Amino acid sequence: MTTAANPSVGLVGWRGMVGSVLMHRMQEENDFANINPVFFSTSNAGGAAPSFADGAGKLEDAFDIETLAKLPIIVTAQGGDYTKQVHGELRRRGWDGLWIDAASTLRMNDDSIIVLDPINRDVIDAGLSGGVKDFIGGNCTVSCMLMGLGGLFKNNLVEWGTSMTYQAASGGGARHMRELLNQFGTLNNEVSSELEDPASAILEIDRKVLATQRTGVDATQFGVPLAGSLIPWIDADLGNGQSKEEWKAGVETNKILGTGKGTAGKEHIAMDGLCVRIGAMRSHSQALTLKLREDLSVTEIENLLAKDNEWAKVVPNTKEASMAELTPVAASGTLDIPVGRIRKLEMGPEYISAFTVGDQLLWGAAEPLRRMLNIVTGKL
Ligand SMILES: NC(=O)C1=CN([C@@H]2O[C@H](COP(=O)(O)OP(=O)(O)OC[C@H]3O[C@@H](n4cnc5c(N)ncnc54)[C@H](OP(=O)(O)O)[C@@H]3O)[C@@H](O)[C@H]2O)C=CC1
Ligand SMILES: N[C@@H](CC(=O)OP(=O)(O)O)C(=O)O
Repeated sequence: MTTAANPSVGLVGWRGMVGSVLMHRMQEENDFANINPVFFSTSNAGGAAPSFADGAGKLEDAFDIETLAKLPIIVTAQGGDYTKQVHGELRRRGWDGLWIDAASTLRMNDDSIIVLDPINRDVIDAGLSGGVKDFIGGNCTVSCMLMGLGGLFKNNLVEWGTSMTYQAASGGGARHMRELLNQFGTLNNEVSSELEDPASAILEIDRKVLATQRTGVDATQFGVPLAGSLIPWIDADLGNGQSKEEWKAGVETNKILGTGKGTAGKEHIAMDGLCVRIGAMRSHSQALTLKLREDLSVTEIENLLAKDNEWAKVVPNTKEASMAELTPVAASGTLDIPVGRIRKLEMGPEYISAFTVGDQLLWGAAEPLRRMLNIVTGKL
């Protein structure tokens, strides 16, 4: 299904962190040539539209249901509270436009599709033909994992998997990234004179750093210090020992793949693990253990991963390549999803390890939305 040429598209949340990455990518790919953008604001209705959008009018009020309802497509990265407040009201009033959203609010609804088209274009196309109207970006960790390991998941080769994550500060939002950097700065200031003196005692430096972490750093956003530490819990406590972020790994992976439907080759894939926040800036990493359905050689696995999509980049399982290419510093700001550390585990020939990294603001948030818009406008 494609819409009329140059449809009007409402853009909400365009100046936030995810929205800014989306706008940047849309400019890079000349996507504005295919749409008539209408910019909305929750805080500055009547203000000027962004300067990169030539000819766009004033900012519209993002809570004005009448104005929103005139649009055939709305793309939002404004957040879950906004979605809760506006989406239901629009639908209640009979709006049947396409809603493309970064927030998790609608993801697991029966009548929504989680979009990650290099992995589930078939599901998206079937949804569009079948009248689905809500297309939601997936959880960043899940999307990045599937982009790296699509060659195994799409070929029904994974029986179960467990992922141990190393998630960046950006997953919490812009203020969390600032807080992390301020914490690093506070710790450094505390011991800067000792660091300048090569003869100073490292255990004394360590003692001062620890004392500052325990009492002297601002941890308003994260709740506890992250710099020089980690936080082994992300998102809500579901009350059964599992965090909501961990729950998403299982339910979203299966929803994206369309597995668990009881048809041959579409069996449910058990995915579970622990999600951990670390002091990286904007790329999420994860270490996976996968039980495959077949005893494939490492070369066969690497070939499947490399040819699945143009962004999965297989990194040879060597120390040099892993250190240079398989890190948040290497992946951030790029669409590449490096995937490496692939080897057979002691547990048996079907058990493998893998490690993958992805920019959680690109494939983890903005890029699937941008591409969904292009699918709808017929560009993709
Ligand atoms: N952060 C992440 O990793 C991910 C986030 N998401 C989803 O995207 C949503 C938005 O996240 P994120 O982009 O981090 O949120 P932000 O807080 O960066 O932006 C959200 C909105 O806050 C308003 N805002 C207020 N002050 C500022 C400011 N100084 N600079 C920019 N915007 C400001 C803007 O709305 P207005 O212009 O109307 O004032 C903006 O659209 C999340 O709630 C989540 O649902 C999804 C995947 C990953
Ligand atoms: N929960 C993710 C970020 C995020 O926004 O996830 P979701 O889109 O599933 O709410 C993180 O903290 O790293």
